Amino acid sequence: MAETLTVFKSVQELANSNEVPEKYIHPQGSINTSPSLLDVPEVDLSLLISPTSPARQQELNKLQSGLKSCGCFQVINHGIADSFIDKVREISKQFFALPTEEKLKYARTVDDIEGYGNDSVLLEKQTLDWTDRLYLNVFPEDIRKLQFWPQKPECFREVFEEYINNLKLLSVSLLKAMATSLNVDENCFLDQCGERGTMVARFNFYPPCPRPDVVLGVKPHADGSAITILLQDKEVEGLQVLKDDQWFRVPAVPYGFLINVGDQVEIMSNGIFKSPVHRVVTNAERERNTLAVFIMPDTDVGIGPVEKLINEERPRVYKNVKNYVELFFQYYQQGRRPIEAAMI
Ligand SMILES: O=C(O)CCC(=O)C(=O)O
Ligand SMILES: [Fe+2]
Repeated sequence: MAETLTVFKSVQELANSNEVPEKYIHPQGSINTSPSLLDVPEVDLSLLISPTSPARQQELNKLQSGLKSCGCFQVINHGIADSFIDKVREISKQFFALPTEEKLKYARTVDDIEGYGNDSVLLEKQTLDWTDRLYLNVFPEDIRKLQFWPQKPECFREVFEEYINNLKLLSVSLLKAMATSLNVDENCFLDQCGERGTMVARFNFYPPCPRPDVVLGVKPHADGSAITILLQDKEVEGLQVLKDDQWFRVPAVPYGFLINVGDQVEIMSNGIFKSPVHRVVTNAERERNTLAVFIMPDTDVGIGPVEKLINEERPRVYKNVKNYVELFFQYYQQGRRPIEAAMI
């Protein structure tokens, strides 16, 4: 049997004992936890997917301008009921509130990311993120490892399954709308994800942290996905996006989803859409719960810029790449931006 995390101490346990080990402290320090608010457009999905709505073009424009300027937008009126979203938040909170020994039944192994755990220590000098996570592969169904799917709270699997089915449909609508907003075939991003495109979910739990000035919930990164669908905490902010070399706070829209471009859609769009660098700050008083769902192209199918988005004015910026995820991890561990590896 694979070795599980034996000397595991969750961030939650550190928080309970008011401990901040050295390896969580960013040497450059002084993190601004409250910069200006980012102006993130709110896009109404019901208008976006209605071909006859006269307001559709306006929503497409908002989506496009969000993805060009800051790499994200909030989607509202998505058809997923508020009461159901509350249930999803509840199963996440209830899971992380279980005793450690119960959560450890779902512990990831040392050499894998799937399951419950915190940052893998890959490099000696690595600064760790102040977060505990539950990482689950969800689509295609045959990649699920049900041994990591919590059985407590009892409704976990049922609620989660309904959620991911909804998000799968949402991801199709979003990828189509994103292509449409650029006047290219609506399937051109979707097709590049392939029939066996994957969907991966990460429940993030950020316990209160005594040192928000020097500790990050998640260090700066851009996502390696095609797109990411983030359900933020209903009340507690924490996500920040880098724009024009400055950090901005992302507002929490209680029942909206934050959609951000990942590196792979930046590549497919030939750099028109931006995969934003983002980070998560910590909070001294309040815990924060989020659920990130990553939509990933099939690693066996290559991706590349859509032909129609390459022209004289906008020459090809990225190469065609295969298995971007592998490349992503190699670069990420060296502290470099993985997307640079795909540049011409
Ligand atoms: O928790 C958040 O607000 C963002 C998390 C994130 O960036 C990620 O999981 O990639
Ligand atoms: Fe992220």
